[in-house]
Amino acid sequence: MEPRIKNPQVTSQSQTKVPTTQPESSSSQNVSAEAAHMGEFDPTKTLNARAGSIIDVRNANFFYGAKQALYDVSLPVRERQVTALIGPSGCGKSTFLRTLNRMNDLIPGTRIEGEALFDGINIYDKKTDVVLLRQRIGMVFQRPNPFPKSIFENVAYGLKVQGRPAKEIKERVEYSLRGAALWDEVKDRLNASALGLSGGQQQRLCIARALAVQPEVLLMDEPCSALDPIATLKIEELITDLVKDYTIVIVTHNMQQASRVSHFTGFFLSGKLIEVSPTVDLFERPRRKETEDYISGRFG
Ligand SMILES: Nc1ncnc2c1ncn2[C@@H]1O[C@H](COP(=O)(O)OP(=O)(O)OP(=O)(O)O)[C@@H](O)[C@H]1O
Repeated sequence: MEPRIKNPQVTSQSQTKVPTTQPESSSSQNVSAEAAHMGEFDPTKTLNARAGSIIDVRNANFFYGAKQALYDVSLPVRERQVTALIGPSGCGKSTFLRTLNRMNDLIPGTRIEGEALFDGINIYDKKTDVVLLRQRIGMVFQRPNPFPKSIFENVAYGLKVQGRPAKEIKERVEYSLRGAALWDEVKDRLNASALGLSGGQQQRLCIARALAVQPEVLLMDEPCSALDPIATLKIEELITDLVKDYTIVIVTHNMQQASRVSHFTGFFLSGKLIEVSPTVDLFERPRRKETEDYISGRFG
């Protein structure tokens, strides 16, 4: 599948009720004001409550050594929808996200039980090819982490590792940079160092790098937490555009962000998935008291 090559579109004003009782940081207030000004994406318009699951996690338990961090988590990741993971610090959001492409394998002494089905394979199975898995399920981290190389080389990196021909690499670098809404800003300086880009541009470069190897799923671990409000808005717009072609799972501390960009939201507490629902339902009609307490700012 080719990454989309147009610029991100924004649609009409959101009707999603954004939680207001949780104290907002001034930066997220700025984002809301900016988003309202630009015409906010409305995930309720593209919610597909019947979308099939591209990944189906069943009864996952995860351990750091003797410490259990996830308890019996079952969660479907719906295809071409944005699933947000929210919850207080330390509740296991990032741990869960990293189980989806086995990034936790890189941490010594970790162990996982249960199953996560992805295209007929169990992600957790020891025999699963993790290199291939991570190509198909790409990841973007909290802090932009470009390589100390040129903009072009950053995006081309995975393709070179795959031994793709030079012509294909050149084309795919452009597609990926367009897909990440960065092309127009960098097309005249592809050989300049990626480290010279702004934080927001670096994060979009990291998204382009992930897109270059044609993943089906993108995992984003608080991708805006190091960015200013305007750069955050650009990433949010980008997410709403990318989801037309990719499945996205995003960890966020920011409930307003979950409301703005996601179709489904999972609420974690103390390593347990308390509730997963269409985002609008989770915020307006939470099924569990713990969820209601959290979204109304009673804890966390
Ligand atoms: N490398 C690690 N080794 C041991 N314990 C860890 C490690 N990483 C996370 N944990 C523990 O696992 C639990 C879940 O952490 P995790 O980072 O997944 O939570 P989180 O919800 O993403 O938190 P935050 O919102 O603060 O990023 C916490 O108790 C944390 O201390």
